[in-house]
Formats: sequence, structure tokens, C-alpha cells
Amino acid sequence: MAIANTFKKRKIAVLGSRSVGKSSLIVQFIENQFVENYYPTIESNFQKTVRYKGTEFECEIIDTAGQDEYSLLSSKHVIGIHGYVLVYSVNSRNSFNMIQIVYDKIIDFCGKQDIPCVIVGSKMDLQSSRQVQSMEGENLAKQNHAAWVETSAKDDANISEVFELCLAEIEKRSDRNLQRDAASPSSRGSCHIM
Ligand SMILES: Nc1nc2c(ncn2[C@@H]2O[C@H](COP(=O)(O)OP(=O)(O)OP(=O)(O)O)[C@@H](O)[C@H]2O)c(=O)[nH]1
Repeated sequence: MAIANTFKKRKIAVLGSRSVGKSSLIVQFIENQFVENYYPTIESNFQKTVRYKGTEFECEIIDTAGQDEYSLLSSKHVIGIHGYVLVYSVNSRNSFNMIQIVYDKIIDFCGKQDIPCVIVGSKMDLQSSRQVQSMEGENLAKQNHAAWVETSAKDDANISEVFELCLAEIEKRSDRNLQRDAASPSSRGSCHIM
């Protein structure tokens, strides 16, 4: 008899400008190490089981090549994705400005009003060269119904929080869908995250 798979699978895409620390964030989360050298990413997939609110989630994390305003959003980074981590670096105003651009591209592609998303201000250890204040990050997240956190992969600060917040955003929306369907039987037949 087949044993039921009790893991829930969640696919999370990590996007943001070049060199903001997307790979470092993921590598610190998966391997507990920080690499000082910069190796531009083409694309990599990582797996990790995360326990969140008593449930095991099998997370597939997609590390993407950095985006700029002219990059086309790849369908691979939208179709089948449950949640998004959008990263800017607190010492780069340009990377912060890219967040809304990437967010809007995802929204346009999905045709939704909002998406499960965590906005991350990375490299918070670089206080002396800070260009983006915490309040600005928080406000941007509020405007887009997203979670927000500042991190340092170098100091291993708030790294696991990023992925817990992302799971929380995903689960919040899937609970909302279930409640909506219970209240309105006509909406049955729509897709749910299992
Ligand atoms: N001080 C500091 N440096 C960091 C931190 N995170 C990443 N870096 C450095 O920033 C550089 C770029 O980091 P990556 O993780 O490769 O950035 P990325 O966003 O994956 O870059 P792309 O692959 O080009 O998109 C590297 O030299 C890292 O060592 C951090 O938290 N603090």
C-alpha cells in the first residue's frame, strides 16, 4: 500500500536586481554559510524541508539571475510558483526601485491583485553605506500587501524568517480561498494550493 505523502510542496521564487544577495540569502538558509565572493547566478534550484506551524513544507527555492527594468519576466518564475521573495539591498537605491517594477510585472502576468510575497532589505550589516531606510521598505510592503524584513546573510540575521514569512503569506491566501469557497459554493472549482 502506498504511504500518503504528508509533505506539502511549496515553490518559492527569489527575484531582485543583480548582486543584491539573493544567492547568499538562499545559501545561508540552506547550507548555513556565507560566501564573500560574487558569482553571478544563471539559475539554481534548492530544496529544504521547513516546519511551519506544525506542518512540514517541502520548499523548492528558485534562485534567479538578477533582473533590471528591461528584463522580461520568465514564465518559469510565475507559473507554478506559490510565493515570492523580492530582494533589494539596503545600500542600493536602484535595487529598491526595482522591487515595484518586478512586483508589477508579476501581478500583470498573474492577472491578480496581489501575490504571496516577502520584500527583503538585504545586507543590513552595511549600515554606513545605507541608502534605503527601514521605514521605506516597510511602507512599500504595506502598499503591496506584502511582508517585509531586513536581513544580513553575512551575519546570519533574519534568514529563516524570510522563508517563514513567505510560507505565512502563501498559507494566509490559501485559507482565505477556502473560506471564500465555503461561503460561496458557486466559486467551487477554482484552484487551491494542496
Ligand atoms: N556585507 C554583505 N555582503 C553581502 C551580503 N549578502 C551578499 N553579500 C555580497 O554581495 C555580493 C553579491 O551576492 P550574491 O548573493 O551573489 O548576489 P545575487 O543577488 O545572487 O547576484 P546575481 O546572481 O547577480 O543576481 C557577494 O559579494 C556577497 O558576498 C550581506 O548580507 N552582507
